[in-house]
Amino acid sequence: MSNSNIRLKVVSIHLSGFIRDIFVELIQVIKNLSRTLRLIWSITSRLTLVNLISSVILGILPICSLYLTKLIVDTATTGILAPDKHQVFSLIIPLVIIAAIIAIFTAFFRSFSHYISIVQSSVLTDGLNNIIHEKSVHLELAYYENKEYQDTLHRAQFESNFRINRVLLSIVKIGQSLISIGSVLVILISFSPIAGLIIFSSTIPFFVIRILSSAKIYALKQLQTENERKGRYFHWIVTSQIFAKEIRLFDLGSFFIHKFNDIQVDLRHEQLSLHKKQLIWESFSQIFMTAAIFGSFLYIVIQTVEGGITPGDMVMYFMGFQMFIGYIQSIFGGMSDLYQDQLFLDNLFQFLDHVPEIIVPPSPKPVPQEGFNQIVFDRVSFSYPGTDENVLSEVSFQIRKGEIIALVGENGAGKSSIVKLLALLYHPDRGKILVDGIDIRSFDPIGWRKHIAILFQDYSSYQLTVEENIRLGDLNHPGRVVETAAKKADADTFISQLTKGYQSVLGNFFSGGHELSTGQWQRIALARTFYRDADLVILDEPSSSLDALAEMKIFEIFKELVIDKSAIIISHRFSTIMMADKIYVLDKGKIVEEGSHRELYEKNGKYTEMFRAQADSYQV
Ligand SMILES: Nc1ncnc2c1ncn2[C@@H]1O[C@H](COP(=O)(O)OP(=O)(O)OP(=O)(O)O)[C@@H](O)[C@H]1O
Repeated sequence: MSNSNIRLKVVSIHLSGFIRDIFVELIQVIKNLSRTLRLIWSITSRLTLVNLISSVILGILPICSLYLTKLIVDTATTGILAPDKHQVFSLIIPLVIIAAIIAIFTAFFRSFSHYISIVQSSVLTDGLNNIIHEKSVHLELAYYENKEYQDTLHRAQFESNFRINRVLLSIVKIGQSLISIGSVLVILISFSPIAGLIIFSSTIPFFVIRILSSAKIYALKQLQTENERKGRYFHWIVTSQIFAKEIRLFDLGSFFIHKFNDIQVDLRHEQLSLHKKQLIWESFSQIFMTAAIFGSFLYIVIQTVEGGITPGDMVMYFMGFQMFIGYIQSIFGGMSDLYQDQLFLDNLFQFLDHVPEIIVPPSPKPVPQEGFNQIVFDRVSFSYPGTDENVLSEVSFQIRKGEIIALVGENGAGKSSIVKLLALLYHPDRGKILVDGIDIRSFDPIGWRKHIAILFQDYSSYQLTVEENIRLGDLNHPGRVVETAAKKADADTFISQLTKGYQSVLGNFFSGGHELSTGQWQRIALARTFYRDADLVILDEPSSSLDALAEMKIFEIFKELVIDKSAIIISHRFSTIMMADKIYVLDKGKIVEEGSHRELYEKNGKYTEMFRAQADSYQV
């Protein structure tokens, strides 16, 4: 094969690859757009219909105006030489009145269409937020703890509303322009098909530049997602109450403001340099369009002077050419916006299509309704998704009905990870968790979680009323008495001292709210846990903010409370740990000791070491 043949073949392979890529891209664009349209239709079908009808009307009206202008100009120019001016006016005046009516109609429909778009946007935003919220609450915990997922979530949350509304606007804009352009095209082709073709071709560079810029903007945004999240994070640090104390104490304000500014400057710089390039190229593309318009204008004027067309035709064609370019620009601009938006909406679809790992099994087994007799951890090993460090290795232990067990160990030993596995927030990598011999993986996660109540170490504090804060523990049983749960958590006394008692709003986010102390918030969270009345109660660091008296009181009640249940307590306070029936000592993800307080103390091992360290610090 000759060199030139080989070169030709290479070029044709590249070309076919390029065409295939474009084809694949086009199919993806069509898929995303049709999915977006279905989404829009499912949320706002009636408004979409109204919007479409008003777009059709708005698309036709300008052409009527154009034709009327031609009739008025022609009548006026023939009227210049006409002897009977009255007859000319009697023809022109109705035409002007009709043109005015059309102008009023156009203005009215434009406002109406604008209003419908605003209504549709807000309905669409609410509908989309509902979909995102629904999906968010059903995602597994791992989703929130993984960087890539965080990026997808961020893009879905912050881009989708704007993008989906713009898709709608673009489609309306394109639809309107297509209708108008159809009529203008008939007028222009009747004048000169070649001129029409030249004008059409002059808009192609503009379209290509827009499409290329859209792809670049999308690529840049993808790259910038993590930095955008960082920027928001620093903004949150500077503006939220959570960090307010430390920011002041350590005088961290300017440190974080600088960090925020540095990121924003980088982001802005990258974006502006892209927009600058786009603007320069777009200005060049305008040269083609202007040359095409004025070239055709010259041709129209020559035709008029030579008597080929009337002055009315001249005005109509010239305006028609300008309108044509305007509509083509609007269609191409709309199409490139659509292209860009569907790229971004791809993030939304990725987010919506994410299949959680923790799902309801095909035929879930029923959770024992009358409570269970024992839970067994059978050689459970676990590492967090995306990491290869075993945070739990071959962990085995049991909890029987009526038993309180305690998990102790240094920070990072793996105690809270055990709780997350028990709550079916993650699955073990190896080993099993058995409830009366049934693997908890075979339960419906929501069904299983109904049987457990957990006070997390980083419990949530809701800026709602006291009653709501406690009732959130079990929304399926609104009949339960909130006060009973509050008493068990030793929270009833301070609640009754609040101005509106159980109806007092907590926190200081909203007007009339009462801010509580950390220990009081913890007691509210404890009350919420007790309100659930579950078969397995897990308290992760329940006494970290409790005073000694409250701790003693609560745990006396707690022992009675869990007499026919099972309980796990995780704590660094030995006063809390000692009341457990059995204690498991964890060290670097392994159970290294187990037994009662006395048995463990006598072993003189890790437990004794930790116990002594704490006891010594209490020596006077
Ligand atoms: N979401 C996560 N992703 C990756 N690693 C994690 C995650 N959460 C915890 N870890 C790691 O797992 C290990 C065990 O953490 P875990 O929270 O279970 O410890 P712990 O015994 O409860 O500690 P503490 O007493 O401080 O509460 C730690 O090394 C921690 O860094």
